[in-house]
Amino acid sequence: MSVAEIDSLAWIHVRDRRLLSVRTEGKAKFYLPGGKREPGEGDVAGLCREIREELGIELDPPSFRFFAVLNEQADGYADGRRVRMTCYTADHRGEPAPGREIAESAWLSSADAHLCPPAGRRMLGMLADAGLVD
Ligand SMILES: Nc1nc2c([nH]c(=O)n2[C@H]2C[C@H](O)[C@@H](COP(=O)(O)OP(=O)(O)OP(=O)(O)O)O2)c(=O)[nH]1
Repeated sequence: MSVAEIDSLAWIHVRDRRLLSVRTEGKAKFYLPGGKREPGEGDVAGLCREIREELGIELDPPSFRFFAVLNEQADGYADGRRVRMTCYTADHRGEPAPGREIAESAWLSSADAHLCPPAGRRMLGMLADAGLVD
């Protein structure tokens, strides 16, 4: 029996050739910042909300640019569920700082791929292939 795919959004933000990632309280792995949209929420509103909650910063809606769609095995599910993650770049206002449910943020290079579930590993590989992260 197949289970529903998780529909998720991610903000791809590279600085100094490293990718911003977050680790939620109680979780072991580093995630791309973002998460599931709420019912009826569009990509821009959903990702702005998630990034405000996770990193305390405002994304700039007009600057949103589609980057990629990932489809990978989701972290933390024993049923083989997959996550479909629509990824955007966007300008931001403010300095990213871990929000209430975030234990830490980190700037990852491709050498840190083992710290991420498959979607993050895939993204680090894509960015490294494009010459954007170390
Ligand atoms: N945000 C994010 N989620 C990821 C990544 N890799 C991955 O497998 N996932 C999965 C795990 C989460 O179940 C889901 C995203 O949901 P979410 O970030 O809104 O998290 P949530 O707190 O609602 O998750 P959950 O407790 O319901 O599992 O996608 C990633 O890099 N970033």
